[in-house]
Amino acid sequence: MFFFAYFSPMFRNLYRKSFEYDQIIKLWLGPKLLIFLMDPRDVEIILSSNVYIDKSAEYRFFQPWLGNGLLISTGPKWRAHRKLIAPTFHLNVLKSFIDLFNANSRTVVERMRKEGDKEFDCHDYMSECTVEILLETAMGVSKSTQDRSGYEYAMAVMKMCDILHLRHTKVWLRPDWLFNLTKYGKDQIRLLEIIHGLTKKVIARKKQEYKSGKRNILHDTEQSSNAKTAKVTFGIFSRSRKKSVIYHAHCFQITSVEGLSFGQAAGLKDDLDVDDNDVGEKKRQAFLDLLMEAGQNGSVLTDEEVKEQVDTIMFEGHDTTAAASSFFLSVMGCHPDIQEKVIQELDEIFGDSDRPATFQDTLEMKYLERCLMETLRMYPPVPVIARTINTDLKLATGNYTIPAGATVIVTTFKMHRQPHIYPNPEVFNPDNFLPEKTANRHYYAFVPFSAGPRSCVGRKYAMLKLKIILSTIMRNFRVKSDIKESDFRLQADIILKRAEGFKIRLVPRKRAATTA
Ligand code: HEM
Repeated sequence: MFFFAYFSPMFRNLYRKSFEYDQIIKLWLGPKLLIFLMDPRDVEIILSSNVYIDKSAEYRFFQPWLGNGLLISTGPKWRAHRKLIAPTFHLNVLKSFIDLFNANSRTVVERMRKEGDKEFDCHDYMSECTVEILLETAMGVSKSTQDRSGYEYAMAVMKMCDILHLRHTKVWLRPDWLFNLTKYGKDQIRLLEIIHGLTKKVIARKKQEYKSGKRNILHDTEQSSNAKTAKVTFGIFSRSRKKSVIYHAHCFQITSVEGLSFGQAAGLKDDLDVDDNDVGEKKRQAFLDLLMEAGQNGSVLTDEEVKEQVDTIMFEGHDTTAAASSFFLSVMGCHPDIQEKVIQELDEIFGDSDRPATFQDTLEMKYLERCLMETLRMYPPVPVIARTINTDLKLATGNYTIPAGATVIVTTFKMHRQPHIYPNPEVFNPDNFLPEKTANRHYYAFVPFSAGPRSCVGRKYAMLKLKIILSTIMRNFRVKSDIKESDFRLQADIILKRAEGFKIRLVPRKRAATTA
């Protein structure tokens, strides 16, 4: 995930050069062998594996911040914690968050309305909004007890990412003893105080609630009936296993199910894809509630482990989504014709009503979803994924074996822009995600959330939340951009961003905010 940073100064050259190759790049950095993969058949081998799950050494810079949380841990600890945490992001749990997604989306609409017709950076708004949503949903901290610490937290995270980026790019900042002596080392201590300050506060409050006997029970509202409707309407999976023209033996043709892909290529399944009804009443707890229970008397999780997981979810859950939503808005501003289609679809769903979005509505936002997937294709918030290989790895695309000890980098950004996979890859085209297009593509040709056993645990949460935030914004504003998409300056450090900031302007479509 953090490898782009490595190459930042030489990134442009390397990226340009990489188009001379469309499968594998091998690079020696001193004694270190790096292998870049960009063919879906090879990517499948690594991402679908239960063996090659170890993160690369560079993730260690995150340890003071995220400890040994889900993103970094490995082996039995990772397996046990993943099994514990994944059910807290299943669809039935997420559906109970819809009211909170709506309420926070309306809040951000009203905040952004104050910008008038000025150009501004929407990322700050998206960042604060996603932190507040995480606090209210996964962490179960009610709005009434929140202060501006969400904003402070988001800003501290941004600065921490800058420091980590520097540690990846400046060799002399890599050894801890030297780093600790620098200004950046001191800044890191201060920033971690803010970041951990928030997570400690959240945990302490939850513990207090637990002591006083308060438990959060998640309620199904419209959801169970909608789940049934969704099954009737969209229950048309065709699992005919035909050979694909391009990817022989590796690709099965599958009719994609619009509205239910949750950012995943059609046909890919992981531990989040249980049937809605598989998640029984007992397991239906939000993330921190479940952790609290598991942490009782340190039986399943120690206090330190609870803190590591809270820090991990707070980071992974906010910066990625803030980047995705900011790219989406930026791109809408650059393509008025596409934006009009999104607006038309929303008008068809909501008419003149200011009512909040329901789960069923999100399933009907098919064109918006295609635009979101296309945004994640062209601007994957996590542009690369890195693994350390502990046993030799035989690739699918040729007679190559990667030796144990090498670092393998899945170059999601590059793979998503391969012309033989996506014709005209530099052009934003939501039709790339029409069912007939996805049906003929290799599953692993679209992996913004990674895939397989270590795929993003928040994938469905992210897609549902993004659809509600973005549809609420587009129901209230038209987005304009004074900068052309081809002039976006991409900065690929920890999370992919626009170096110049996510500059947009908003033109109100309605005067007042939507009502609850
Ligand atoms: C658009 C939004 C998001 C994108 C693009 C994204 C992408 C990713 C990717 C690519 C990975 C694999 C990283 C790697 O192997 O290095 C990952 C892992 C992870 N993500 Fe996300 N993510 C998003 C949102 C979220 C949200 C909302 C949450 C939680 C609320 C979350 C929690 C996690 C966690 C805990 C992991 C580690 C999983 C494991 O190793 O078992 N992510 N994400």
